[in-house]
Amino acid sequence: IIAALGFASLINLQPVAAQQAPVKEKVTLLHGSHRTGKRTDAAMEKWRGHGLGQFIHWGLYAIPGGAWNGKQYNGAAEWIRSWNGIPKSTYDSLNYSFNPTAFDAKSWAKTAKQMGAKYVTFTTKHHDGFCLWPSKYTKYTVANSPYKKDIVKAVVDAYDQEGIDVILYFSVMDWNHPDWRYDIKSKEDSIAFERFKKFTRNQLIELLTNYPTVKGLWFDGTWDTSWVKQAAFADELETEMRKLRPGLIIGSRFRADENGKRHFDSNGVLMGDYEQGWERKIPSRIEDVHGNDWDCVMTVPENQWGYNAAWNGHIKTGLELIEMTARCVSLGGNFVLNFGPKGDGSIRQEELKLAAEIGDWMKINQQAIYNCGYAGYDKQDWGYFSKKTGTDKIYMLVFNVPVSGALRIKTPAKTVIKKASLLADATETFTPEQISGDEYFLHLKKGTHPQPFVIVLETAPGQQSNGVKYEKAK
Ligand SMILES: C[C@@H]1O/C(=N\OC(=O)Nc2ccccc2)[C@@H](O)[C@H](O)[C@@H]1O
Repeated sequence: IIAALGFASLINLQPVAAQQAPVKEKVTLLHGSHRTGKRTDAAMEKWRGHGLGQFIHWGLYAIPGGAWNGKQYNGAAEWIRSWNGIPKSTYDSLNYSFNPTAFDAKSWAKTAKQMGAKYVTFTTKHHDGFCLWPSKYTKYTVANSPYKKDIVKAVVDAYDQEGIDVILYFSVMDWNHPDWRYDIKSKEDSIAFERFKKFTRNQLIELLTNYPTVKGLWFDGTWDTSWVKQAAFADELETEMRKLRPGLIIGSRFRADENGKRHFDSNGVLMGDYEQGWERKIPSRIEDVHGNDWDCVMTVPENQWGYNAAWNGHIKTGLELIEMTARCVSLGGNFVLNFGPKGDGSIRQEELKLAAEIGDWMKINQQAIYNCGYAGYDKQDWGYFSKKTGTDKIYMLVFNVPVSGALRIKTPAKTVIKKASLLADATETFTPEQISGDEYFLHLKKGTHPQPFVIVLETAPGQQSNGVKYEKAK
């Protein structure tokens, strides 16, 4: 018996169910997520439908543009203050050289409009602490620069004018503020950081009060221990901001729970309204987004947010960025492309060219992007599916035409394809060839699509496919 028991203990006799990862006991949290599942209010539905956004990183770091005293730095140029290239006091005095004579918020907003961006995320204050609005709570602002004027207001007004929603980027970490701490290790640190917390709250209430039309805040610089320890304070502040601005959209990067968990609380529930972890990376499968809203923020070079005069390495092409947009929308997220204006306020030619290329494609195919999300169709090699929210309209965003010219579709069970036509020209229709119960080929005419294109499927769920037979291409 002992031998048998011994043997038995070697193989896992547990029923399969017990072999799953043990379900973690839910822990009681005061400062974890206060909501499960997606927000369903109108403000969030609108954000969810944007599909394509613009990020703008602009500030004092655009003056050195990644170089100083003839030396080029390879890191992300907005971090130049943190390297030893520029004495910190020299960097901190750059506000006295900030006079962007080519700054024209209206032209920025027009570029965004032409690109097809539905929202912009704009840096009010990056890690260096320089405020692009005349904050009452610090001298380190645009008011104390030769330029003087309120840049945040100019941007908010110009983008509002173009009907593009504005979300304000705000870095909690503030290298300029004397009370900023990376961690709290002493009584003195604690006293200083209490002052810093008040300062941070004051600036955020100031931003939401000065610019009441903004739709959200994109927080950053919240990873250091000092802030991660402020679960209660940050939770209270988030509640206060939401009360001040009902409908305000705040992502998962703002605050940690009382166990220091960020983005997802100790029970694995998303903090905030959408996941902000997709920075310069895109989920590959729907399972990766855990049923949450999310945005992907992306740089044109490998990793440059603020202006860097010398773009090195791979510079993404318009086609790559269009495909990234399609991929994000097909997985229910938004794609937010970064622009880094120069120190004089002008946008570099490479970025203007990309905005135009993306915009040209969006003019023809925007129906497959705006107010679209995950379609629930099996991913195919030729590209991506998206679904118009609240309808049975399916889009096929085709980037990789197979040599066979046959686009495979596997519909969810009991779905019939009533019509298939080119989005750009509805008179170009396709007769699906059924290859099995719920699999079809759409046969393309040879060599007819030099650019990525979209096919619209009118579907009727609830009926078994009627097995439309393939007719020889005309
Ligand atoms: C959008 C970017 O956001 C940042 N940092 O993001 C992160 O720290 N991302 C991050 C960190 C840890 C894990 C995953 C993403 C900033 O430092 C950078 O200058 C830029 O503003």
